Amino acid sequence: MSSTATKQQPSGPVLDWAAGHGPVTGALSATTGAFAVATTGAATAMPAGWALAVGAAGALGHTVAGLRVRNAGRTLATRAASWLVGAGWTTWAITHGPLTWAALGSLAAIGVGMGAAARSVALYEEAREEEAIAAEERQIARELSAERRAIAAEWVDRIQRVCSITIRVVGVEKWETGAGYSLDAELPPGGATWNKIAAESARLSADARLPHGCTATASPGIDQGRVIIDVTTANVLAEERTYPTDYGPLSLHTGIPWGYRTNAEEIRAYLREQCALIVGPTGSGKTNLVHSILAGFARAEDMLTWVIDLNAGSAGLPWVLPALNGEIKREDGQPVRPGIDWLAGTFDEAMTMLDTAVKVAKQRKMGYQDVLAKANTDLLPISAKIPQIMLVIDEGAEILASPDRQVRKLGDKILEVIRIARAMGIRTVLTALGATGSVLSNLMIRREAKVRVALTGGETEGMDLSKMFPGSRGLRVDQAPYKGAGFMGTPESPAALFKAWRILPNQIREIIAATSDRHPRLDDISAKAAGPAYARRWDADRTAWMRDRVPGDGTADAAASGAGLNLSALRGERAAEQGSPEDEMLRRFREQIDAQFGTAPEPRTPAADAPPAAAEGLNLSALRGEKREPGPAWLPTALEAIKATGAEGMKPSAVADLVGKDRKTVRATLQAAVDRGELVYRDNGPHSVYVHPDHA
Ligand SMILES: Nc1ncnc2c1ncn2[C@@H]1O[C@H](COP(=O)(O)OP(=O)(O)OP(=O)(O)O)[C@@H](O)[C@H]1O
Repeated sequence: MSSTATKQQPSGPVLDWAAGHGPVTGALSATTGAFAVATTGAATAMPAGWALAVGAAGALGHTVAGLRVRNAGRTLATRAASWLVGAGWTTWAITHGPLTWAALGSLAAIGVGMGAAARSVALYEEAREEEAIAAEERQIARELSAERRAIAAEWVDRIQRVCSITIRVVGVEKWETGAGYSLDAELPPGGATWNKIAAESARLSADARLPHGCTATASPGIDQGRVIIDVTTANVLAEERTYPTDYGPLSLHTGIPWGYRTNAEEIRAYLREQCALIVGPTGSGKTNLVHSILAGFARAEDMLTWVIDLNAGSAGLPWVLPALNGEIKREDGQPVRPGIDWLAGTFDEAMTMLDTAVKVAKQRKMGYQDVLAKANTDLLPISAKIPQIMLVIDEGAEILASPDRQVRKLGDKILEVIRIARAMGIRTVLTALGATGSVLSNLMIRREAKVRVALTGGETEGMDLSKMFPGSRGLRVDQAPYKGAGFMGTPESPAALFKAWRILPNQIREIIAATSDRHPRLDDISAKAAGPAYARRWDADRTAWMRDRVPGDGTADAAASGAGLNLSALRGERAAEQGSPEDEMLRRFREQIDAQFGTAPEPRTPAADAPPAAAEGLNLSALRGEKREPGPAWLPTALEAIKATGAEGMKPSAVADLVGKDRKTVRATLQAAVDRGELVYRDNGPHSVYVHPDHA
């Protein structure tokens, strides 16, 4: 009955025999085990020598196992002793009877003793393990600091040998990128300066037998008596690194990364007040760098990029065409905005853009007086609400240095923007094939454009680094014989080796898509000053020069023919031609841009009040759902401009200059507007002008 009860109601502690033993359970297990063996042995008259033999075997087995796991001698001895003492007691108890007070008492004492010994052994093992880890760490640290000490000693000798200066190295930091290390050193008393070491960069690099492309460059330390020497030991410039795929938001104020240094760290350009100058001969990777720069500008939330590229717009087209062709769509199927805000590929468009920039700068100066006063600054606070305009002018230096009178006009405008617009948030990035001598002789460029890049790409001819980076010595063209590599210097970061990331067309498309919702909108004050010239920058006739570039698109073809639209004819231009798919695409593009993003207020349509002239058919405004309006697409721009001049009016030649058309066409169109009552012609011989009826 009792056995049944025991089975049904198990009691007492549940022991997990699979678990390892601690000091208490180990001792308990050993003593209860010994007691069980002794009582059973005594009852069955087991020969006492067996217990001793088992104990000896246990002691030996544990010692061997302990040696395998490298237990301390003390641990091995304690465990072996426990087995032998247990076995000795069992042998004695089998002979003399385990159920005596003497046997039970001594067993209890042995149990407590074993527990205490095991506890102390466990603690000892733990401490031993910790000590071993600490010793290993100390060893690593010793080796590291030995390496650092060796580096320090080596450079103290080298600088003594090459520069005759005895420095004291106070710290050596190995770079996480693994590409080199930096030394922080104290200059000796007696007035030695860091420049003296900086000037010997090339000799120091040679003395240190650094691989090609690696340098030892000195820069100022924490005070004027200290110097930092950066030593590159691996040549990251030789590798091709693609533009980082994190297209996250950037800001003008946090700087825009343009590439990376020899220590593999990125270098940023801070362009709130600075303009930039990039020099690179053909094939040096200049176009690629411009794309990397445009990528950074596109990612910024407070920048609008206007690009001038008279070389068929090749620098800007990859940032416009994928959006223009509808190759990229947002996730919700909506069209995307181009990666740049304006692209000028012709002389006229470039002139319009520069005129607009000047107007914006002047208007901002007047319109934001209160903002400046409130912020107690003369620098317009740039933000997503009032964005900075970055004018990127490919081969701009060649424009400045051009002997052609017309082109010089553009150059003068560029200089005007640089001169007047710093405080008002318009800065330029000029590139140059090599005409640096004439460009850098211009004091204003020297003063305003201190963010500078010289791409060498292995080209040694015509590279005058001392002109680009005055005061920086020891820079040699042959240090960067790779495409996309060269030197970059900014007011924050002295001129040193640098390389641009490689950026491929698919990345440009990805960035256009990723940043489409991020681009700011031109602030109202600026947009008002910019007027129709800006608002209509994507108009078909303004972007016509891109047409040849637009590849045939089946959908557009179908759409155009299906809708039967003939925009050119409807605008009164090329009346005999059939509407081309490109026209249709451009129209849709313009519509989408306007409808989706409203980058600028729509210029008021002067003809809006006039009765719809149904006979003339459609034009762009009509296609945007507004009232029909006769005349070519540039007419509203002209009407707006004429109205803006008030009673003074505008000469036909001025209108022709504004809209980029020949005078004959302009006269005919304006006369038609007069006939419709939209304008008044004030005949005054050579001073004849067109006036808006409101001011006539
Ligand atoms: N950062 C870079 N990393 C690796 N390779 C590059 C890099 N930049 C340019 N290249 C290589 O150099 C070639 C020329 O580059 P890119 O077209 O940008 O030069 P460029 O100076 O603008 O020449 P061009 O004036 O003839 O167009 C590229 O096709 C590419 O193979």
